[in-house]
Amino acid sequence: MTIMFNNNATTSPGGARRSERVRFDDLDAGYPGRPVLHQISAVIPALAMTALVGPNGSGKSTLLGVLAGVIDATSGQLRYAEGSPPAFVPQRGAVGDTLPLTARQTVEMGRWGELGPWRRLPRRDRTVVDSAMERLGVADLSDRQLGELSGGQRQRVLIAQGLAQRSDLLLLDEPTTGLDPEARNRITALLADLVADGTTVVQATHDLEAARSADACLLLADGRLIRQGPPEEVLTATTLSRIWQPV
Ligand SMILES: Nc1ncnc2c1ncn2[C@@H]1O[C@H](COP(=O)(O)OP(=O)(O)OP(=O)(O)O)[C@@H](O)[C@H]1O
Repeated sequence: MTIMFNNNATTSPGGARRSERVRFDDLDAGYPGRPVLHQISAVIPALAMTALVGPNGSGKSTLLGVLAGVIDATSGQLRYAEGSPPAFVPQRGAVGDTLPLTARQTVEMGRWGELGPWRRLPRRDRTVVDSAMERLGVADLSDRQLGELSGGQRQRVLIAQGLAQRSDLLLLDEPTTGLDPEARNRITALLADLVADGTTVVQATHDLEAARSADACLLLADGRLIRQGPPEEVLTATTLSRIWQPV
C-alpha cells in the first residue's frame, strides 16, 4: 500500500472546489485470513463532517482503522493532505474494562503523541485535558477508574481523549451509540462546533439522523463502497431499503 501526503482539491457538481483531507484509491484491507474492504475509492472532504454508514459488519470500523493507521491496507493508495496525525476514538467496547487508569489519566493519554508516554504534563497540556473533560461533561469523573464507569460515561471519556489530541482530523467509531439523549445532543453539537472551528470529522454511525446532517456520506455494504456524496443523494429510501432489507 502507498501512503502519501499532499494537497488535493475536488470539484463539486456546482463547480466549487472543496479541498480533500484524505483520498483513498482501490483500498483493500482486513484481518489475517479475513479480507474485509474491497477496492474502496473515496474522498474525505476537509473541514466537513463525513458519516460512514452501513449495516453491521459492512466494514465501517475497519475503514476507520485504516484511516487512523492502526490497520494496514493490503493494497491501494491512501493520500492525506497536510495536517496533524489523525485522532482516533474507538468504540468503547474495544477498550478493555480492566485497564488500571482513571478517567483523567485516560484523557491525558491524548497528549502522549506529542509529549511521549508517562510524563508529567506541562501546565499547557493540563489545560488542554481540563478543557476536553469539561467539554464532554466528565470533569467530575476525573478520579474514577475507567472500568468502573458506565458505558456512556466511558464513551465520553474516550471522546475527551480524542479531543485532547488536538488533531485537525478526528475519527470516531459510533460516538453516540448507547448515550442518553442529553449526552447524544451534547456530542452532536460538539462535533458540529469542531467542524466549524476547522476540524475534519469522520464518524461511523448507525444514527441515520446524524448521517443525514453530515456534509458527506460513505455507504458501505459487504466491504464495498456502495455510494458516496451528500446525504440526500446517498441515503435515499430506495438505497436504504436495498441495503438493509436484502431479498
Ligand atoms: N479483529 C478482527 N479479526 C477478524 N475479523 C474481524 C475483526 N474485526 C472485525 N472483523 C470482521 O470484519 C468485518 C467488518 O467488521 P467491522 O467491525 O469493520 O464492521 P462495522 O461495519 O464496523 O460493523 P458494526 O456496525 O457492527 O460495528 C466483519 O465481518 C467482522 O466480523
